[in-house]
Amino acid sequence: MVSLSTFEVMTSKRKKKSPPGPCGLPFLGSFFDIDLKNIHLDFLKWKERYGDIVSFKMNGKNFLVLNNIDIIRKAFESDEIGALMSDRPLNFIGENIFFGYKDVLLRRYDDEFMKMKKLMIRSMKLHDYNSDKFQQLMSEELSHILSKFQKTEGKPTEPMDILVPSFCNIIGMLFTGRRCQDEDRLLKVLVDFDRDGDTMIQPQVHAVYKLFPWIRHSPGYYGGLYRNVIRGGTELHNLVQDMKSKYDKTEVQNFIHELLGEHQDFAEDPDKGWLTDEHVLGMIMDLINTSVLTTKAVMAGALFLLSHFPEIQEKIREEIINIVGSRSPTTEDMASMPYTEACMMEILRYQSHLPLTAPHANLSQEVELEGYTIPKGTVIFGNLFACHHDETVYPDPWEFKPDRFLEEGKLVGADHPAVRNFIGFGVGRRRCVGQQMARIRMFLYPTCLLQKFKIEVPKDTSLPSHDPRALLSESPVILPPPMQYCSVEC
Ligand code: HEM
Repeated sequence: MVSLSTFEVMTSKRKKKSPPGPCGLPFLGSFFDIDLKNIHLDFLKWKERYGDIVSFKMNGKNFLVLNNIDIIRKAFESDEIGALMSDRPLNFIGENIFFGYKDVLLRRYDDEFMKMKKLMIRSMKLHDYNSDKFQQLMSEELSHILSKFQKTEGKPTEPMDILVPSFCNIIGMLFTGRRCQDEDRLLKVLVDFDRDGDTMIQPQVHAVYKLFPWIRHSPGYYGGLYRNVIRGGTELHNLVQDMKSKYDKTEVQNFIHELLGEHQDFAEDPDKGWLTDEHVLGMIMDLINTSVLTTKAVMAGALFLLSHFPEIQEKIREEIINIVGSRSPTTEDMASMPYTEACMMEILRYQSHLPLTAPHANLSQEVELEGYTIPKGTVIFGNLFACHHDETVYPDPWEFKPDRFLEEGKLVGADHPAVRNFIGFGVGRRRCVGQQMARIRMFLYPTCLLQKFKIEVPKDTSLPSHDPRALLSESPVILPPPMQYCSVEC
């Protein structure tokens, strides 16, 4: 019996096969082979060498990179293993900023995560993008930024200085149902929280907090950044407390109200409800960083590409003139403007602003995938950058061609390979909750700007290459180099 079971253990161990990948050094693994800022470029090289599924070790941890859309779907979406591969690795921010993972983005895949994500999606729907109220708020905000662009009088300006506060204002509108004025305290809190949160999640910064958690109490840079984020969290907490004191359950008008409704159950009977103040705050902080960081990257990328391709800019403008005329563009115009929509899809594909999914993990058990054994606790990335530049799906993948999303002048359907293989918002249980909001912003901001202005680079400036492999990474997002543009009135 003993020898039989020993044999079984030995053969079962022998059967375990790891995906190919670089060997690296003992313990440190591939630490010196990876540029944390441009990790997606190293992963792209490894895809060429090792194939669609690559494993490596770093600092004693196992990592897995999935470079193929079908494998990503199997890993994150399938009934068999999707749930097991949808945890998040333990991290400093979830632990120390989000009160022990009381948020959606960073929490592992468990019952509480599912309740939070469902509630987050339901509460965001309340902010109906086609409603008169949203259209009104949005049109006020867009006229406000247009007047700011007008004031630049075609002189070189950094457009993100105007656009980022505007993106923060939109997320503020979701939270509170009102639009902030420039001098509003809440707008400053949102802008600061976004800036500091973005810095803290950069892999090279986060790695320092993870390795030396005590550094958050130090007087230097890392301590200062941590204190700023905590201060922002306190301001947001005060906002929620203020809204709580005025909360009336017969008048639920925004995201925070909807969360407070669920929260009241908890306040009345902690055995019945589950949503604490910390969950409310965790979800708010989640949405600030996820929404502004991504929109910033997409809009910076869009302006950069549009100034590289003035002829594409002109075709979008023609479509605006034909469909919208001189009134303001609205979300209802999206369906009638296939060329503009194709450009936005191609911008998302070509630049792949989020080159990798947020890190997944299989915290509870080892998993079999494509004949390989993935050890428990592996950190897993879906390589969106590689999938979106797979030449078998997207011919000439390193060329910017909006026409690949068009057929006979119409936007291709959901079953067309170009759309089916686009996974910029992730797949499965950790899929993005903000896709609709992102698509609306990506339509309204460029159309409003291009209706009034030509976006040009200043005469003495040469445009750096738009090849996404050459762009600077402000990891986790890819950004073009900071640029000034001239908004010349048409
Ligand atoms: C073009 C803009 C955007 C892109 C490309 C994008 C993409 C993504 C991706 C790739 C993920 C990770 C999927 C994974 O880990 O498997 C994600 C997650 C998430 N996104 Fe977005 N996103 C965008 C805009 C937004 C906006 C506007 C919001 C909020 C209003 C948002 C909220 C979230 C949240 C909360 C998660 C975490 C979901 C989870 O962990 O279950 N995103 N997004």
